[in-house]
Amino acid sequence: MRPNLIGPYRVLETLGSGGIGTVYRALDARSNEAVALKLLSGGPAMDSRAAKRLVREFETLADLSHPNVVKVYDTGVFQSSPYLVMELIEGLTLREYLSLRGEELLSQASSASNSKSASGSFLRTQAAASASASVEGSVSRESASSEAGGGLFDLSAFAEEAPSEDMAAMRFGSSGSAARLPVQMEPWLGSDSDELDPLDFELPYDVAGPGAEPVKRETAARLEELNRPERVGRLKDALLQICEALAYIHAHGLVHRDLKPSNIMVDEDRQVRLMDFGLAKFLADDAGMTLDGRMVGTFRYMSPEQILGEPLDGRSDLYSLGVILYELMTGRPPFDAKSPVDLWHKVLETEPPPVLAINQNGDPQLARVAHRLIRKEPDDRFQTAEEVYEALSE
Ligand SMILES: Nc1ncnc2c1ncn2[C@@H]1O[C@H](COP(=O)(O)OP(=O)(O)OP(=O)(O)O)[C@@H](O)[C@H]1O
Repeated sequence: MRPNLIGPYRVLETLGSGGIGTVYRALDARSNEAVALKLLSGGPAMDSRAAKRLVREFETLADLSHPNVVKVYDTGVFQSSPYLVMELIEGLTLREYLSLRGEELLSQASSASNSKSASGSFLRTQAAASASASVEGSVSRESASSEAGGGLFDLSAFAEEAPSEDMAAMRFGSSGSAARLPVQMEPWLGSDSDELDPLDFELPYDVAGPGAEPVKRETAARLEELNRPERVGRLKDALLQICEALAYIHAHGLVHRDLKPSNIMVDEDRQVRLMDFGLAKFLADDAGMTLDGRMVGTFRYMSPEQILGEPLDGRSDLYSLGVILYELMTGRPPFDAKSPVDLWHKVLETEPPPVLAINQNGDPQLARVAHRLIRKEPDDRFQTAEEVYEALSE
């Protein structure tokens, strides 16, 4: 049940739940400021000493300040569960943001203009559901699970691009993926709520070469959508901002450890915010490698060294960034697997199909960056987020 009051914060609504807790929209009763409050839960009951220790560790996050890193304002303990109070981001996850297109925004704007709320904004949940369902080919769990009447988010802020001419041809029809139900997450996959729908990929396999993963064919319409210049432009811009955020947290001795599309939000000013950095380490240190029986972090984006439980540095986050980029360029993860063991084997032993073998017209520069990021040996990757930034700016 949703609590009404957590410390001095009045809980207004649930923004969503992830692997390690629930995020609420809340109001700071002292300042009347809206905040996002993440209450950790789902793990083994924590004694209050352990919760307080965790909260002290979280406090170090409050010292960080960067335009691309979500600001942590406060920490506390509620009924033996630690919580974090953060800047409330009125925005979309990276995947939702890339899915938006000018035409959709304009139609949203006209259909919503009559039913606009008093504040003149559209519901974020509407935007998220529309974006996820109509373009990226899956209904994300977070948009599906968001409560109706969720946060306010002004879509018109993204509506500056001209609509694409041949929208009708590129839309997925009722037999397409938009009509499909969301895929239930397997617990071992972690908690990324931007899970792709494997049913999207139906055509036969090709084999790229010995030892390589088979290449599945994509529909022309889907590839065209992934390569839409406006989308690729947004992707590059967002990647540059993510690099800035990573350079900052790495310079502060932190490793994100759970970088994934749902931990990257984009606000109305197209400003990217990285969330949940460092939490995985604090949880791993305090609760062992598991919380609620799961490994902390999302398997799909984990670097080989993270899977092996080796010491990590910023290059592990760069690997995760590479997986994200690969997915956003091809519409699928580099390694398809049916079990954690299968996934780990593939991450450690096999090479993913080349991005350009799946998406022939993909941006070659981005494809090069993706492949260098997902090299198995950290020494073979870009060594710093700054290097990635430079490669993207060439
Ligand atoms: N600071 C914030 N402002 C606005 N929305 C937020 C904020 N932090 C999280 N959210 C939203 O709350 C939801 C749940 O977030 P949460 O971080 O718990 O889930 P997750 O990222 O899917 O999983 P995990 O806990 O494994 O990181 C997501 O939809 C996210 O977009």
